[in-house]
Amino acid sequence: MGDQHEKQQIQPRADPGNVPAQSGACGSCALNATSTALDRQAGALGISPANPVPTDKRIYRLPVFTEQFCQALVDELENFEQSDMPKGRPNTMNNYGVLLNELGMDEPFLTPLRERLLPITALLYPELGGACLDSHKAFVVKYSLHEDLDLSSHYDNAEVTLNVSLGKEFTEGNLYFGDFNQDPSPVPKYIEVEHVVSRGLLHRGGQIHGALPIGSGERWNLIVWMRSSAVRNQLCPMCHRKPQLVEAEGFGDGFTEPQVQEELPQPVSATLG
Ligand SMILES: O=C(O)CCC(=O)C(=O)O
Ligand SMILES: [Fe+2]
Repeated sequence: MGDQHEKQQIQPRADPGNVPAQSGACGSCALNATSTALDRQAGALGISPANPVPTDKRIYRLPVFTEQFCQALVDELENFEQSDMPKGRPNTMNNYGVLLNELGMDEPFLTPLRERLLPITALLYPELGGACLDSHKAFVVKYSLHEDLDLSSHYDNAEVTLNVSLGKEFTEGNLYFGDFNQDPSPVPKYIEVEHVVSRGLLHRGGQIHGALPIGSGERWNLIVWMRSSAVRNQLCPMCHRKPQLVEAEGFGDGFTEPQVQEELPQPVSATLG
C-alpha cells in the first residue's frame, strides 16, 4: 500500500550557496548536553557527528563500505546505465541515477543493510521509529557537469535517510542542511557537510537539505530512504495528514494496512425451551 508522495521540494529560505557554513551551535545548554551524551554513545559504535561543531541537526557519519566495493558498485551501475534495459528515474527531483529495486538489489543487499543499521538508528532516532525501520526506497544519484549538477532544497519521503558517497572523483558538491521541517526556525541556520567516499551520512528524512553544484568530475551517492510503518501509518511525513492508502508494488511508500482483526466468536444467547 502506498501514497503518491516523493521528495518534497521546497524553496530555500536562504540561498545555501551564499550562506557560509555556520557553527550551528545550539544556544541551549541542555540541548548541547543531550547531544553530547548521544554523541558519546554514538562514538562508541564508530559513528561521529558529521559536523565538527556541535549542532542540533543530528547528522552522523559512519563507515559503510570499502572503497573497492564502492568502485565495483559504480562500475556495475555504469554497465546497467549503458544497457537498453528499462529504467525509471531515481526520484521526482534527480534526473540521473538508478533505482536499485530494478536491479533486484532490495532483498539480497538493501534489506540486510537497513537491518544492520537498526541498533544505530534506534539509538539516534528513537522518536522516528529508528528501532523499527521496516522498509526502504533505495537508489543511486549521479551528478556530472553535463547532467545534474546539484540538488535543490527538499526533505525526503523517509523517517531516516542513509546517504553513502560512492565516488567517483569530484570537487565541491557538499551537502547542506537546514532545519527539521517540523521545527522550522524564523532564521534557519544552514551547515555544509563534506562527503567522504565510502562513508555514510545518517540524517532525519525531514531535515531540509540539498547538494551544492559539483565543480568537476562525477559524484555518485547511494541513498536509502528508510521508513517506519509504525510512525508513518499514523501521519504521512509528506502531507502531515492521516495517509489515504492506494495499492502499490513492493514496499510502496512504506505504509501498511492495519491488520484485520481476527473475527471473535459472537456471543449467542441461548434459550431453554
Ligand atoms: O546528492 C546527495 O547527496 C543528496 C541526495 C538526496 O538528498 C536525495 O536523493 O534525497
Ligand atoms: Fe534527500
